[in-house]
Amino acid sequence: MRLEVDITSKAFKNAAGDTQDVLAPINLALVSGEVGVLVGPSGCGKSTMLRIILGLDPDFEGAVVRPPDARIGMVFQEPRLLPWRSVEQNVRLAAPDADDAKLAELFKILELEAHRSHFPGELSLGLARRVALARAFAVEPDILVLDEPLASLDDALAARLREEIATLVASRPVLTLLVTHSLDDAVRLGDRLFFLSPRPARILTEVPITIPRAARGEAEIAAIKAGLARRTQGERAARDVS
Ligand SMILES: Nc1ncnc2c1ncn2[C@@H]1O[C@H](COP(=O)(O)OP(=O)(O)OP(=O)(O)O)[C@@H](O)[C@H]1O
Repeated sequence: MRLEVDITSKAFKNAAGDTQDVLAPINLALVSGEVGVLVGPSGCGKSTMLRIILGLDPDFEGAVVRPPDARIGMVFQEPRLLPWRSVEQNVRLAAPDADDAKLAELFKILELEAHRSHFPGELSLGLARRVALARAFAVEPDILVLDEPLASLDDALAARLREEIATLVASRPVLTLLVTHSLDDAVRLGDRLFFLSPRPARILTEVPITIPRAARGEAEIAAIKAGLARRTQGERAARDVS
């Protein structure tokens, strides 16, 4: 499984008919098992890029190549659950073929066992995001798209959910694309980081992380961050003299 993104441009027209460039040329490739992370300033075009990659927006210049039969799981900042269905029904509706054992395992990893019969209105944001993750994983996705899944959660909750995402991603061969504003999340979860410019977004730097996720303790995380800081400073200096 391989995803190749070769977007040459994307623009929106506003009501007055003016064109606004949102994406500059973007080139990236990911393979199954990898977590690619898009890190960029607010409004630079990350969600637009995800919509194009998912095939939800065909109005762009360029090409996105992914297997046509790839199963896709998505989790957005807004969990988008059906309010009149229970937690379990929300997951089962998305994945009618998922067997009971598989669902039980998912609910266990995501600490949702006690909430199966609850309704979305009864859930905190952290729990609702877990349900959205369970729903995305229940379809056994080939491609998983996570658009800021840890935003607006307190640090402890975000850390727990991040661990759970890492466990899920390790549990099957899935190609993951994560959008985040958090360098910490990027370094803890990602295998390949793409730092984006302000709008129109282009890739400023692509950074592979070679230490396997499971082997990244606090010392390794600190070393990766220090390496990134050195790299950014070097690139800034190079830009300043050119
Ligand atoms: N359907 C649309 N019509 C017109 N402009 C749009 C549309 N969707 C997005 N935009 C504009 O495109 C730009 C990029 O938006 P996008 O949501 O992709 O950014 P983002 O990087 O995901 O932002 P954030 O980090 O804040 O979620 C913004 O200026 C936005 O106003």
